[in-house]
Amino acid sequence: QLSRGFYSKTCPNVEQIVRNAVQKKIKKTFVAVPATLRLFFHDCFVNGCDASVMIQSTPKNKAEKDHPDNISLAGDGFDVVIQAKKALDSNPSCRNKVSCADILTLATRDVVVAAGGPSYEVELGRFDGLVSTASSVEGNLPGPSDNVDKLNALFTKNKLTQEDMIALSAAHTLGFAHCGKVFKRIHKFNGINSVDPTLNKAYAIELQKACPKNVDPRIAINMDPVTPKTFDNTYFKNLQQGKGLFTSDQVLFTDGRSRPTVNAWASNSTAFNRAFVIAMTKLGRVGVKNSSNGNIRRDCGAFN
Ligand code: HEM
Ligand SMILES: [Ca+2]
Ligand SMILES: [Ca+2]
Repeated sequence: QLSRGFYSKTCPNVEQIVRNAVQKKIKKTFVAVPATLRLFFHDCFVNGCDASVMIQSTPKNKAEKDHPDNISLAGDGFDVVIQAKKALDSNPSCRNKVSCADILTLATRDVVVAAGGPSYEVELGRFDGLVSTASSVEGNLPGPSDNVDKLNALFTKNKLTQEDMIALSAAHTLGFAHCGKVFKRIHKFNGINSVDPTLNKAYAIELQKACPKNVDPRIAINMDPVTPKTFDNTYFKNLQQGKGLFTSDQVLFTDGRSRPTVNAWASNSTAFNRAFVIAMTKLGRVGVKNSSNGNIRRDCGAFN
């Protein structure tokens, strides 16, 4: 049972302490902002929002974070949670009282706000999960080539609507992707076209320059070519112009079922922000654990 005041007796300053730690971290490394947002998504979609994604592998257990779909999660997102946990633990009343899952949820809200996105109240009371296996990731996270049917299926499984899916996809208004993820769209799309015809022509050339055929696949590019460091509705304006980086982004505009929503939010950032807050709150409720199937981890990277 989630509630806003879950820690009001045990750690009344939890929000302040987490926010200060997050701000300190992102002042040094902005990449922690998109890294944290993506980490939260990948946590909630596999075994619910329970910090299972943070568990380190051991000789006996290959954990979620070492599945191919999670390998590119940036270390700075994990570090945001670790630093916030450290700050909480240095406060005698908060020590080992706040779950890693709740720290990640709060930190995610704080990075969105820091990048210019909407603020919102965070529900608390998630417990940390007791299992994390690489095999449980398989098939639960969307891929960059997915179409609207596939995206809807994955989000529906987590009780999220198509609107929620579109709002959450706008997280790609921030952050980076590796060239390997767009290679096909710009170099060998199919037998007829080497470039995806739904891709803006000038943007395709820009991408080909940033990601030439023999580029090191570890090179990263901005996902939002216009405002990469601001959380805004430019993501939707980009889609209208064929500047969605992944197929999974661009299909939201090419598919007639999702296009009206893209158009509405491209021209109304207030409506988008409202939908994003609703969707993030619902995402934060996915598969939440309680004291009987979870606990409060002492180290976010290891089971107690
Ligand atoms: C809808 C289906 C989605 C697909 C197919 C998808 C796929 C991807 C891929 C392939 C990357 C690039 C990874 C890399 O090359 O390193 C990425 C990055 C990212 N994704 Fe998604 N994603 C989706 C939804 C989401 C959602 C719902 C969120 C958060 C609410 C999110 C947040 C991010 C962020 C912030 C980044 C940048 C990470 C960074 O800069 O470190 N994505 N996503
Ligand atoms: Ca999880
Ligand atoms: Ca942006």
